[in-house]
Amino acid sequence: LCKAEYGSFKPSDYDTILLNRSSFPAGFLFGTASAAYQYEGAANEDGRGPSIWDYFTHKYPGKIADGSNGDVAIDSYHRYKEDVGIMKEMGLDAYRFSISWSRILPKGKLEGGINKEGVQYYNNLINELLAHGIQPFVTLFHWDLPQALDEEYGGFLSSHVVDDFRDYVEVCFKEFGDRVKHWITLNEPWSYAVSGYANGQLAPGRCSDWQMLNCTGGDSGTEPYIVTHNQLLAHAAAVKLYRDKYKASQKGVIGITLVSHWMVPYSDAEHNQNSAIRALDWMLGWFLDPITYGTYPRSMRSLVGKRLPKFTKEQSLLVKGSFDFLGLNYYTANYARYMHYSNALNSSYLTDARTNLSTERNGIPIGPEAASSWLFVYPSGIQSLLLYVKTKYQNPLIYITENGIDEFNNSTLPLEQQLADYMRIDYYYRHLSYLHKAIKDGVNVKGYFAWSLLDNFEWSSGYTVRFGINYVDYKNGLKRYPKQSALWFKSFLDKF
Ligand SMILES: OC[C@@H]1[C@@H](O)[C@H](O)[C@@H](O)c2nnnn21
Repeated sequence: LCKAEYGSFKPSDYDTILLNRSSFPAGFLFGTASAAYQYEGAANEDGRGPSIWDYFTHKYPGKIADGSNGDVAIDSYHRYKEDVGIMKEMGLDAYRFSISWSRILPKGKLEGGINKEGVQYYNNLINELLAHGIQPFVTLFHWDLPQALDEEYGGFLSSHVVDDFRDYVEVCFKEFGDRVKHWITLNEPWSYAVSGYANGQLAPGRCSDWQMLNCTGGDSGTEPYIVTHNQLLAHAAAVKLYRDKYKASQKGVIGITLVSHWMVPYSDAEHNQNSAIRALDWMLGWFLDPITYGTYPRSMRSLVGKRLPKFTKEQSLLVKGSFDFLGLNYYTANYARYMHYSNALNSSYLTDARTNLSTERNGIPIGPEAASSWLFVYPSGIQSLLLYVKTKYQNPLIYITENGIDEFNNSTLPLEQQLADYMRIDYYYRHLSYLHKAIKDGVNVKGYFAWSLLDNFEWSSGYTVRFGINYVDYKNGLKRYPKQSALWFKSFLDKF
């Protein structure tokens, strides 16, 4: 099933006779994923309040590759009916999207008032999906914290966020829980903590001054750990609320989405094998150990020491077991090798693991490179990661909640050429083949969401890269066009 070498695309190589929906267990869900700030636009419409991404992109446009923002994005706020139509045309079963906290609570807090027009938008979207037989998977936090909470108490740097997050998610459970049966509390708390507070690439753009990364302030040796601790406590509070007050009547399930690269030892040397395991602790175990076992990974507790927050006994019991399913985002793999570091003055999450991550070994890339500099194609990594999670974390129920690849935005090329995304068919065919192998190996995966339905605002890359299975014409009214991969997916998903 994975005989094709990357780039040697021939339609027959990926014939959906070989691999298609029926290759997967009955009831296996195929979907696509998105996020509010990357898709909706209408940033200042119908009562929405500003998020830290509105503030970050407008105050620091230099931190975005093309100086752009999500003010309009791809205007899904007004075009959601068309976009649901595209999902239906492709034969998709589910759609993962996030709710903008500041569109529901413009001031971040319940006492600041509920924005009824915001509630109405998500009701319209959910109803449109259900009317077309598409299941909504709703992410409650996809990085767009209300700016008011960052200004009042530093957002996730403060434990105050736990109560405000709980109030926000309760509004969502009340307003949408009769129809939404799959809730995801947080999207990639790793990305939010590391890119927001250890390297400053994402909002709110914090890190230590000594890193000279033009950050807005911060301490990379302590803030990522504080932010993660409060994300886990907020997540656990939301899960407890759902299970105590809503699950019995609404009968849904609630989980969290984590991201991890697969980590390949740079060599067979024992210190590099150990570094690969530590790298998985730092990226995945940081969250999956607490929600599975109630404690941070042993490696982290010993290497980070007093800079790592501690769970009280009560907190540990709240966090342990706080998920009905695990959302897992997989894109790529890294080489991991031992790195000596002893500068106690300049501590950072990024060096605490004593592990150097790279995408090449002896000058040879780990796989073909996509447009984003962090993304190299390594399909077998999805199988390896799933087997690792099954073995180390008690075989949880898993949904792959993101997987995808991007190309550069070459809008000067003829449109037909821009739609010829054969590398994306190659990427999806090979990842789905290895996912299929993992399921045959007994990993409990029940669904797969491709990132992303449409080209969209790619955070610090702005609109310079395209992750969409469907093309968005930024120069012609945001018109949508199917790429070759959309046509391939339609054939792959064809039920009969
Ligand atoms: O970079 C592509 C996508 C982003 O657009 C998503 O918002 C984010 O959840 C993510 N995690 N890993 N890769 N991704």
